[in-house]
Amino acid sequence: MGNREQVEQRVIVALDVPDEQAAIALIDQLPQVVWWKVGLELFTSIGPKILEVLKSRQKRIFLDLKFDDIPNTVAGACRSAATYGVDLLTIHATAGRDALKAATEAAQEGAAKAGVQPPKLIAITLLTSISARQLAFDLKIPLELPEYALEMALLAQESGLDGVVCSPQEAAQLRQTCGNDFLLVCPGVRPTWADKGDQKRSLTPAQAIIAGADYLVIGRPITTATEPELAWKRISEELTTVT
Ligand SMILES: O=C(O)c1cc(=O)[nH]c(=O)n1[C@@H]1O[C@H](COP(=O)(O)O)[C@@H](O)[C@H]1O
Repeated sequence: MGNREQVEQRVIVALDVPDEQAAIALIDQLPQVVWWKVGLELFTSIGPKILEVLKSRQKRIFLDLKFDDIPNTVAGACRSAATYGVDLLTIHATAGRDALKAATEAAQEGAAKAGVQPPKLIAITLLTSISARQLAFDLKIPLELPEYALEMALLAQESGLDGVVCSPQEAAQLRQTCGNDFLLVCPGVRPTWADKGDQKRSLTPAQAIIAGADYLVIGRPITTATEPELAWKRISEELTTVT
């Protein structure tokens, strides 16, 4: 049986709420949560002040702004984001090799200039809300989905990134190919008792860890539960059986 505290450090809770009041209420309701993910909804709503709220409570921060633009623009965004002293930062692998390399260098520069630790820069391989059918018929990608996800992960690795965001369904293959030092952060995690919602490629928390995920990103199964504390407890208990 895994140590409860060690297990809890591998779950990142997505703080997908509309405003500061809702964010603080949730953070304070779940004091055991070590990692919070600030994404597009909350950051667009209240900006970097949420990062101060989290830092003042000694939380670790995944700033998930999913940059996807030309190299000069993503580099500028990563340079700025790195000054916040966050732990993880995202960019889409589809921004391409030049953008990924420029982003990696810029994140280092931004952090050094601000005198903070650089974030681990991780690339989105393929959103967990996309199915194999959508990849083929809507996005017109002529590769099998696992192969496409692997190609995006290899592109990120070759470009000097620290890891990727991937579906837990692809974690085992990526772990085997990219090695143990490459971070695998997996959203699309669903306990058997939770709704899948818009997630198309999910596994349970225990399955995701067994597949090789370093971190699990879990939002609504916890944050919209009638009792978020109970949902968190059930997930940590499930994980202690496999770690
Ligand atoms: O970058 C992410 O974190 C991310 C990538 C991805 O492919 N799929 C995905 O769901 N996410 C994020 O992970 C979280 C999942 O939330 P739930 O579906 O509520 O558990 C959301 O905040 C998404 O923005």
